[in-house]
Amino acid sequence: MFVTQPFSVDSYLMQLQSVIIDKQHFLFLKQFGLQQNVQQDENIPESLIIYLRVPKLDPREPPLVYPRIPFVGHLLGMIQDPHQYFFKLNKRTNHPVATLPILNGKVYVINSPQLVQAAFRNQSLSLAPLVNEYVGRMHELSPSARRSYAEDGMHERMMQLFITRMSGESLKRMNTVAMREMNSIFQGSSASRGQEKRVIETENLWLWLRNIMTVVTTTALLGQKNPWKKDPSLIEAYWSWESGDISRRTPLAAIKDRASHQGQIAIRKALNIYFAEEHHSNDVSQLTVDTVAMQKQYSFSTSDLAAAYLQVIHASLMNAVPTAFWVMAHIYSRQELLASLREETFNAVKQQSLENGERQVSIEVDQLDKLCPKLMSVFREAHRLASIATLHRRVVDDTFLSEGNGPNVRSYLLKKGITVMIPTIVGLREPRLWGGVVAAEFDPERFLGQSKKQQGNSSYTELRGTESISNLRKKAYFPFGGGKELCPGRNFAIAEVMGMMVVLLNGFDITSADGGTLPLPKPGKPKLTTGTARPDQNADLRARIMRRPGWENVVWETVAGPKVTP
Ligand code: HEM
Repeated sequence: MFVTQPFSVDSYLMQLQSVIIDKQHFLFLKQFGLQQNVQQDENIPESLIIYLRVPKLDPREPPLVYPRIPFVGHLLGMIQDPHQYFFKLNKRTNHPVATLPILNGKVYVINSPQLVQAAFRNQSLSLAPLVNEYVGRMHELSPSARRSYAEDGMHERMMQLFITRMSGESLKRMNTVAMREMNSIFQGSSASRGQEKRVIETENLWLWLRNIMTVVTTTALLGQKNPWKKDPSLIEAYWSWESGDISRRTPLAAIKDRASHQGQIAIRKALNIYFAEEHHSNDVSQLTVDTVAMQKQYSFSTSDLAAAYLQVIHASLMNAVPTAFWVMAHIYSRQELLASLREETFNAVKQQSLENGERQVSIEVDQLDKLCPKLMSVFREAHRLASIATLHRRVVDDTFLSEGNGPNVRSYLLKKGITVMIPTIVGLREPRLWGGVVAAEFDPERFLGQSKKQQGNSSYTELRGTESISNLRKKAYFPFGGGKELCPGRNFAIAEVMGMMVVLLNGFDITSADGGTLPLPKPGKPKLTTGTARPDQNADLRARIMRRPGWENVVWETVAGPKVTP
């Protein structure tokens, strides 16, 4: 599972910064599909070949958008501010889809919501070739395991497994395990309950949440014996690894990005030990059990299982944790919103006194979207503002995309072999779609359909044909991707974040370090491969987390599905 960014665009861009195009770089371009038609001639410096080529364009292809600085302008733009670059480019050109020349090659960037949805439906646009190329560079996998992706369609099989195992009863079991783990962290052990320190002072609220969610999520996937529970140093190991350029697999990258490399080694070692043992407890997710069984059929060794599973861990944490952070931060930084959500979520839980004097509070986690519509709207709005994913597909056969039907609707030819980029930010922040200047602002009621601030702009609807603004919004809202690559973990992530928020809102106050309203941090500068914004690490992230009076002796119980014993 190689969520969203299957190849090393970052390292590719980094290399360009030096403007020295060496052999290694030539290979990067090759991976990116940017140097087709270039014959590698040993006698001519590759840099020359690349600079002198301009992409050929069929008139039916999307319009060419030249960068302001020839050849490298688009790349430099992406290096400086990768996500804003697509946003600004769309604002400048208004093309539904554009061809961006980069050195001697090109990529397509899709901007219009209708074309994005057409791209999701189009069978000639696929993520699989990019995944297979990425796996080809995963030297930690044995050659036969790598071949199973390239030759036996392992990516498609894995996606199928995810879709079935992260829905229905197996999803309910995962939700139960996740919430039980979360509850035990928040409520403390029965022996210590009520006597626990009421105030947690943290230097960094992001790290506090990140650490809790890493343990909760890995436990939902791997059960109580999960390595992250046994050895909390693996939490830092994972986040160090993911903060590096994770798709670089060269010895040089290992030296340059030592912490990231060491993190990856530590996790693979721990997962190796985990997979070497047989785990029969029923709190291991069906997803994990079936993934391992399938990969063993393809003769994956324990070390292959560990290397491949790290990608599953990555998929489950990289977006869910920052999304949860923004939901929490938006709520606790607004007193009025906090009060109204407390009321909504209080009405969504059931309470019962226990014989020992404690109070049991139960949450029906898979009903929360219906029981707490305002919290759900906040989740979607926080997600709208935090999502900065750029989705990728490869054109596997020449194909046409069009914004709709009818004689005046233009179709665009997409040529085989070219990489397609679909930035979520363009549709999610489009001012003409989400209410002008308020498009960039947080509106907790935006997805309740009652917000007065949401005037669409008719110039935008005209630009996009005859579709209504509300239809266009639906098409532009795809923070979980779409088509056959639509995130299969989305329902788990939503239940996890919503369940956690119900516990926090009822049971805890979160304030600034001096007890005032929590400040909302600004997002930090993301890497090109980041799918969900993180808070700026220079922001003041200190916070106090306190049990609310009257909620000290609460036992949280989650009703999510069948009972799951560890
Ligand atoms: C708020 C949380 C999450 C967000 C925003 C998110 C977002 C995404 C996006 C944008 C994609 C790419 C879709 C596309 O290319 O069309 C994706 C794929 C995927 N996601 Fe999620 N995701 C989240 C949580 C999760 C969780 C919790 C899991 C697993 C437990 C998960 C597993 C996956 C997998 C397996 C893929 C497919 C990767 C591949 O095709 O190689 N995601 N997700």
